[in-house]
Amino acid sequence: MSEHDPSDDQPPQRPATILTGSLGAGKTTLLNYLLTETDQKLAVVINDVASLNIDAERVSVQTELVSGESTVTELSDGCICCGLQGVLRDELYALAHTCEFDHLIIEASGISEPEPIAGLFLGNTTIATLFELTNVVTVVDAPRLSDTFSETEQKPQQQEQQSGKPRPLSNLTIEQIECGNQLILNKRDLVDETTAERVEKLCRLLAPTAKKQWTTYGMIEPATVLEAGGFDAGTAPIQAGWKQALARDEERSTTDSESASAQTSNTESHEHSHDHEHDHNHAHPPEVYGISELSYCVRRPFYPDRFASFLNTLPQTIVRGKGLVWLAHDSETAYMLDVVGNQATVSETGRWIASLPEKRQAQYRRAQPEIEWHDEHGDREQRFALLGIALDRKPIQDRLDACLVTDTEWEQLTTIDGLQFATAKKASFTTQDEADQSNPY
Ligand SMILES: Nc1nc2c(ncn2[C@@H]2O[C@H](COP(=O)(O)OP(=O)(O)OP(=O)(O)O)[C@@H](O)[C@H]2O)c(=O)[nH]1
Repeated sequence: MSEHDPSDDQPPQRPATILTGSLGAGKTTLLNYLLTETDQKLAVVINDVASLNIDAERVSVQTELVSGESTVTELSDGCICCGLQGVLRDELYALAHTCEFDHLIIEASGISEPEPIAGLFLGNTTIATLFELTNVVTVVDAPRLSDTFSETEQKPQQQEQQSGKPRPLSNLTIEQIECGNQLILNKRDLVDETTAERVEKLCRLLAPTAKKQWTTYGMIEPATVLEAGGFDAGTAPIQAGWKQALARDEERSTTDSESASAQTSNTESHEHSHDHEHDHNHAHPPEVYGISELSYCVRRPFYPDRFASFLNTLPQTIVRGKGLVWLAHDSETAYMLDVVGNQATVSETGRWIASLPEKRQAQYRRAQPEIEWHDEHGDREQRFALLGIALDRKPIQDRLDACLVTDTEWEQLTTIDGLQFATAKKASFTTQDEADQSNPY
């Protein structure tokens, strides 16, 4: 490592990779393998939420043994996706200005969310001028991923998350997979052929466009990780399987409405034609792999208790689900549904724009013209996707429809602003203590 003269011009923009994945998936093992195999000089930042950064120590030892060329920085006692973001920013700035290296690798802790870390490198930020984020690499613990889903298939349905309790770790694992443009399916030695196929299927479902590669002890050609691998800030926010499912649904709705001559829409329910039996005769791309999806987009609220019962008896075929939920007892709050296997959480995610004062509504709508607006309900709607392997869509749709408020119940509702629902109790499955008061988009 040679020192950089501070009087030099702006340092060159260097490539950066974020290494993410669940606790114990094999991130440090992979990193050590890269250090031994690559000819490039790496700058490595390792984050451990504990005060003792064991991973950094292991990598430091390896670095000294291998080349003595790379530099390892530890960020301990906090998480770089939240509390230590500022520290990470400072560290990256200092690295860029004082060290010689070819490529930056950030090993996030197993409990970090990758999106906020990736966000540091995007937009018009100083860090974005110093580094180009080329890859978000997610190391997948193959046996554990498979177990997570087979366990959830056998266990009785779990109660939804209670207020104040942390989110299940499996949700984070799934988000890490959804964020990666490259998935390293690790611990191949620990899974048989059938499990390997199952893991591939799950990963295709969660991250359809990500590149996937099997490894044992992270042994992989370094170029696979270090060369520009196609992280695309433009598509990253929509690459998760559930987001693609919703996008496909929107596309189909547009095509339907374009081809169906002057058909008027049913304004209250089923506006987005979730009842797609007519166009489900052909295979959508995910179905080629045995993956099926159900997008549920309806302009009518759920009766909270019935929806809670649905979530407590989720079909075992559902692997993932996410999106916005409208609950009848609360006209102000948009809820986020998050399903991983049979664990479902419903948490407050922000205010419906339609519940804000008119002036603020207008501001939001100007800023986000893509939000579909209903004359009566504004942006309130159900808009979520469920993904699974061999999903039997029709019974699930029917069960979801049965959770919607009936016409009679609908009539009992007072005016939509200040909506009161006579008998529905406050849903017991709201999860976050402090709801984000911003809008949910
Ligand atoms: N059998 C097997 N074990 C592996 C493999 N890759 C890693 N391991 C082991 O899994 C354990 C965890 O590996 P790490 O590299 O520390 O995982 P990590 O993702 O950095 O873990 P955290 O920092 O705790 O999140 C170690 O005991 C590794 O030796 C593999 O492919 N097969």
